[in-house]
Amino acid sequence: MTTTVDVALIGSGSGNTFANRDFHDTSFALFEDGVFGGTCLNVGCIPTKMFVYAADIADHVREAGRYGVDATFNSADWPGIVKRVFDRIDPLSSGGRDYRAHRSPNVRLYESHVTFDGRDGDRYRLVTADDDVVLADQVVIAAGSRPIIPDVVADSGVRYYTNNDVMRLAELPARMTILGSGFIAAEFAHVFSALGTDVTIVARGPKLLRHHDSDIADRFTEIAREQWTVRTDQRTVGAPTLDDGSVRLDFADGSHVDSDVLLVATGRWPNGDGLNLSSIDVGLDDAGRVERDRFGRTSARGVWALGDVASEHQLRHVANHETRVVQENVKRGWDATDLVPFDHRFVPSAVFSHPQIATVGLTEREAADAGIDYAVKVQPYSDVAYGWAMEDTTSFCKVLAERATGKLIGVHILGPQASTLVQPAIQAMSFGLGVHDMARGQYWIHPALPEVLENALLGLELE
Ligand SMILES: Cc1cc2nc3c(=O)[nH]c(=O)nc-3n(C[C@H](O)[C@H](O)[C@H](O)COP(=O)(O)OP(=O)(O)OC[C@H]3O[C@@H](n4cnc5c(N)ncnc54)[C@H](O)[C@@H]3O)c2cc1C
Ligand SMILES: NC(=O)c1ccc[n+]([C@@H]2O[C@H](COP(=O)([O-])OP(=O)(O)OC[C@H]3O[C@@H](n4cnc5c(N)ncnc54)[C@H](O)[C@@H]3O)[C@@H](O)[C@H]2O)c1
Repeated sequence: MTTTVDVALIGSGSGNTFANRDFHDTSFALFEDGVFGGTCLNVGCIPTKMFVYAADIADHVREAGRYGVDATFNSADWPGIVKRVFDRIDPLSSGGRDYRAHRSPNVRLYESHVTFDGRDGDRYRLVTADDDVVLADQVVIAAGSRPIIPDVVADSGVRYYTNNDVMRLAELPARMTILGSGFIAAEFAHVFSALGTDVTIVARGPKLLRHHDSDIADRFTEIAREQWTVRTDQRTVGAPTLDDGSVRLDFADGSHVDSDVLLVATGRWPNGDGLNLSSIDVGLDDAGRVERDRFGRTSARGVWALGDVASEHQLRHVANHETRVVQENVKRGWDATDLVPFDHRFVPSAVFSHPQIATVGLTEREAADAGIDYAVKVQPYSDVAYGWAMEDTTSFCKVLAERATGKLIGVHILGPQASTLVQPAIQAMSFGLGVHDMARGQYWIHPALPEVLENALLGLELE
């Protein structure tokens, strides 16, 4: 059956939020070949942080003795935690699906894989795996990304897990190997270890989170070694399944690690390669991202791209920002002279591990490579009163500012509440507030933890 719409939306993550009330006069086709609601809701940000919260509580209990509180961590009710998390998530997904399927008069939902099939006159022709055909004046590609599985694992036939299914394990595994050393590896290592699994994390390079500022990556790797078995500089050459059902990773140096569950967390690949984009002459870059300009326009007139499928930042808040920008640009029109550009100047991120990490702006290496004359200050939590209360010995806030302008250019925090502490820095950088004004132009609540950021700013030698 062929249907004609104003706008086709590929993907029900950001694609679903695109079709908001501002577009009640626009007819949409919304395509989703997986679970309704996309990565963040179903298998990403939201459920992971619900597990992280439980893991944080378990760690608090373990650490209670340091504060003179007598408590013992006995065990975690893994099936109970899984149920609690997905009893909240699954109804959100199915409720969103029902809303689009039955109560959105201007949106038609296609629960099927869709690809481009060139053009039909001025419209784009989209064909689903169920043989539905949609002709659309404009298309928003918001098809997201998927886990990358290294060949050595994929070709071995071994049972492996990804973020898509590891949160639904029936039982907490006794031993888990995590292949990869980025965001997902760091967060799941915390979750499973804190709840009772013996975790081994395998990195190709010399440290974990190696794209972070090196002081952060070094400290994180140091603390990780105290909690998990950390194997750095390991090249995986085999992944056999053993007779007892456990999984082995063989390394190039002749060593190996065995576990009950293998979790692969080695990056995510954009889904643009599944869209037959060559039929509309839209290209992918070397990292597999849909090519587009800073307004979200691809090389095919009327076809826009946003979120993980096209962005160098695979983050929900970036996908949200890009959705708002493309919504505005669709309203203004393809050829408008006042199109809104994406603002990727100060994209923050947080790793919800143990410890937590938050970052915005340049790392020290990036600042040096850019030839910027900068001042840097590393402020330990243990220098402020709240850090004393926490008996903290490892956490810190690192700030970088440009001497010429007195502006912050990078902030990196490792320690409790990092993802909250960083927000004033994001605000200052986004609105161009100078370090001096930020530090002295406002009150900082005493003796709250943000004093660590205040002191870091005051410690910058800008003159
Ligand atoms: C484990 C994990 C934890 C994360 N935690 C965080 C976090 O704490 N904070 C944060 O900011 N970000 C986090 N992220 C990243 C965040 O989830 C993504 O950046 C965000 O979800 C991207 O949204 P999107 O709309 O671009 O894509 P998605 O939400 O992935 O939506 C794309 C949808 O398109 C569908 N699709 C793809 N191709 C087709 C096709 N051809 N036909 C039909 N449907 C198709 C897919 O099934 C998918 O549902 C996390 C990611 C993971 C994996
Ligand atoms: N809290 C958050 O905001 C959050 C949480 C999870 C994921 N995410 C997003 O999702 C993206 C994907 O997460 P991720 O952790 O999969 O990717 P990542 O890019 O953060 O890390 C992937 C890691 O895997 C390593 N790697 C790649 N191939 C390997 C191989 N063959 N063997 C061993 N190691 C290998 C890389 O060196 C890298 O360290 C992140 O970059 C992030 O943007 C965000």
